[in-house]
Formats: sequence, C-alpha cells, structure tokens
Amino acid sequence: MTADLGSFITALPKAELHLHIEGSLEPELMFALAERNGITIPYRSVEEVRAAYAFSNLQDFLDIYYAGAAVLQTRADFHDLATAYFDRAAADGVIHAEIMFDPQTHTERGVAFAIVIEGLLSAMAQAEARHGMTTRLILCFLRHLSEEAAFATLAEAEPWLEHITAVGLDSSELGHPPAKFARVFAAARAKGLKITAHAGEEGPPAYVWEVLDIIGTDRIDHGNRALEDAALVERLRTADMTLTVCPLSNLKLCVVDDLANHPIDRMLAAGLKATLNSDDPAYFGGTIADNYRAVAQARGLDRAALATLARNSFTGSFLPHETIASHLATLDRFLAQEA
Ligand code: HPA
Ligand SMILES: [Zn+2]
Repeated sequence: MTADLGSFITALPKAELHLHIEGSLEPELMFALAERNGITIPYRSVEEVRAAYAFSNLQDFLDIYYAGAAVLQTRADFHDLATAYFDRAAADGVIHAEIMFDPQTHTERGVAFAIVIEGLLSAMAQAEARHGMTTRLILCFLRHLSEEAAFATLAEAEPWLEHITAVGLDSSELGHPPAKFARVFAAARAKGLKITAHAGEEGPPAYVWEVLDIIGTDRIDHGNRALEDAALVERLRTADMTLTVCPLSNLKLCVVDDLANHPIDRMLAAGLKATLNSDDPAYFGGTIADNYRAVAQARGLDRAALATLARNSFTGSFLPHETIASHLATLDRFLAQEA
C-alpha cells in the first residue's frame, strides 16, 4: 500500500461501532493496573503477554480476555482504560465511538456496576471535551450466562439508562442462540434502548435470522456467516442492516484463514451496509485504522470503497439524525479536500 493511502486512512473521518472497552486493555496498562491494585497476573513481561495472544477460536480468546479484566478494580481504572482508547481512536480519525462494556465480567468478581459505569462515563465526557468527538455506551449481556443474570444486569442499569444508548450480546456464541435472550431484549427495547447483537461470527446463519426475526435487532456485530445464506443476504440488504465487521479479529480468531480471503468487499458488492471496526484492539493486534489498512492492502480497496465504509459507520450509528448529518458533512469536506 502507498504511504499516501495509509495516511488517507488515518485522516479519514470515521466512527467505531464495535469496540469492547475491556478488549482495549493494552499489556502495558494491564501491568500498571496490576501493580497499582496489588494484583498478581500470570505473566512476567509485556512480551510474554503478547506471546499468549495466539488464539484458535473465540473461546480461546475469551478465556484470556476475561482473566485480563481482573486488573480493573476502581473507577480510575475504568476511566484510564477508556481514556487510553479514546486518545488512540482520535489519533486514528475516529470522530464518533460507540463503546461496549461487559458489566457482568466485573459484577461477578465483586466490582460494583456503579464503579464500572462511572469510570467509563467520566472518560467519555473528557474525550468529548478533549477531542471534540461524540461517544455512546452499549451495555452487553454475556450470552454464556443465564437469561436471569441478564435481567439482573438490566435492573442494575436502571439508574443509568439515560447514559446507555443500546444493549448488546457478546461472549461464547456457539450453543447460546440469541433467542435465549428474547425476553430481556424486549424489556430493554421497552425502556427505549437500541439493540445490537453479535451473530454469525462463529455461529450459523440461523443465529443471524434469530436476531432479525426474534430479537428485532437494530445492528449486527460481525455477521460474516450470513454470506452462506443467499436469502439472508437479501434480507439484510433490504433491511439496510448495518454489519460491524472486524477483519483483524476475524483473522486472529480463525473466522477467516487469511485476510486475502476476507469477505469485506463481497459484502459491499452484495449491497450490505458493512463497517470496519477493531473489536478488541489490544488482543487482535490493530486499531480501527489498522483494520482499514489491512483490508485495503489484502483486498485492494480503493479510496471510494474506504469512503463508503466510513459513510456506513456514521449512518449505522445510534446517533440522532442531526448529529449523523453533521459527521457526514465532516466526511464530505475531507473527501472534497482530498479529491
Ligand atoms: O469478538 C467477540 N465475540 C464475542 N464476544 C466478544 N467479547 C469481546 N470480543 C468478542
Ligand atoms: Zn465483538
């Protein structure tokens, strides 16, 4: 790839819609927080941590990712974690970020919901002021836990609902079909929350049908395996459903064997509203701009395709129409300058 295209990608105004804040915990910060909190972690060095990040599937990754989250204890930890992410994102041309968090990962080990969300919200407010970006928060339910546990989490979120834009569904996909959470998503919807769900990362096309037909989702995280079902592709296209695709994650979790075979351009060619995102950048070896550069290189995407992906990230966001229009105007001014 030319240096020119690389810097076009960095400067391209974009939104990140699929980012687990716990997955943005870089090994250096993991060590610093372990020390600050007097917690022992099973690694001796940053290099040893990075060497442990060789995964053969989603569960392999999740085991290490949940263990890493143990260093997060205080409001300040969550604030520092999110601040580090927002600073990197702003440097990557991100002008809007919708961050996901997994409250159950923390409440299950005795860290209060309030500690987690207060730390994240203060970092969001600071990032908006510091970088002039917009931010939103998505609360994810862990699908390997029960429906009852998801309902308890939704109840804990009640005092914070004005600060939460959407609920999502993540963790181990296989064996945990979306329909398991149909009632809790309906309850979240009744409270005015938007809905997104991981589907079709490792799970079959049937799980993507379920999030459309049973959950009534507003967005789909990943969605790769939808391409196995032509009727499903047609449904996603006519519904104008946004897919938050994560190429470096797909590579690290063996969802694709090689980026040269990544389906991002097939998705666009099929009329699907795909976006590019980093998922868990500290674990998958790249930020959002790295993801854009990786597929631009591997699949030969040109500036027009990259601009379409950035455009989709704004139109697929959970922002109000006026704010989307304002971000699109920023994108259009950038593209006009570059032309
Ligand atoms: O890629 C993912 N898939 C499912 N759950 C997750 N939790 C963090 N990242 C992921
Ligand atoms: Zn994810």
